[in-house]
Amino acid sequence: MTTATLARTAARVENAVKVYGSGATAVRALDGVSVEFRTGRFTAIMGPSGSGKSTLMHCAAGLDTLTEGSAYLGDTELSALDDRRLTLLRRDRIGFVFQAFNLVPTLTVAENITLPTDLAGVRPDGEWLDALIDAVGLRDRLRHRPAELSGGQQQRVAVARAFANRPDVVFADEPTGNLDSRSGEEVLGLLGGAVRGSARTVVMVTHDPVAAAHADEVVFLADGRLVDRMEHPTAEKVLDRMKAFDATTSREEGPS
Ligand SMILES: Nc1ncnc2c1ncn2[C@@H]1O[C@H](COP(=O)(O)OP(=O)(O)OP(=O)(O)O)[C@@H](O)[C@H]1O
Repeated sequence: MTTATLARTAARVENAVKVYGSGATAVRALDGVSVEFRTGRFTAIMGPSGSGKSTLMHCAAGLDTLTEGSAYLGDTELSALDDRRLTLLRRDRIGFVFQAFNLVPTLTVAENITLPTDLAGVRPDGEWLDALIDAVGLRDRLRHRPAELSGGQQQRVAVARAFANRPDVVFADEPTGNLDSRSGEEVLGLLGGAVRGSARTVVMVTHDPVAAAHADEVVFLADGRLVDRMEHPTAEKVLDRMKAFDATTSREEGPS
């Protein structure tokens, strides 16, 4: 890989293999995946249930370790880091958005948003935070607790928190999975807006072709392998590609 390519790659895995368990019950969740997530892009990871999407995201984000192969954030190889350094790297260079929001219930909206910068002991960039709070539309909710917010509002807090310390990459795992379609669209608009307006990098796992259509590119997994990539996705094109997986699976399984 050339220096120029590395500079444009926010995160990547090379020949990634992940095996859960051992012996007869071993599951090969990733079976030799190489993929790069480009800086300043919104990439969606799609594929049938059990194809390895969450495993890929967790290993690329340093939440889990690969059995074989390498995962890099920029040019930092994650397996070269001890637990402490990996924790610091996740805290300082990665943002996360999860399906279940994962806000701290005892903290206010404002405190949840500044949690990453507070934990890092750095003074938050006031202008950036102000712009984030306006972007997610929560200025009048800053003193509320998560339980006082709708699901969509809670996820917008989680999005602001994920971007608060300007991470190299925000990883989102089914960020719209618990939301109605209008709230989901708002959250996807925020993720896309952060990429296009502020040159951030987002990698999102989703089941939903409409959600994937917000991305610049979709990478498709099947049986733990990277099987396709699609630039400029539309919901229709993604749905058609997913239907092709269903057809392959039914052919392999044969008539019932
Ligand atoms: N902790 C684990 N222990 C054992 N097997 C696991 C574990 N986590 C995932 N798997 C298995 O690894 C494979 C890939 O799982 P993964 O969750 O990455 O798929 P996915 O594409 O995200 O699925 P879904 O769309 O259903 O969320 C599946 O067969 C799953 O059962």
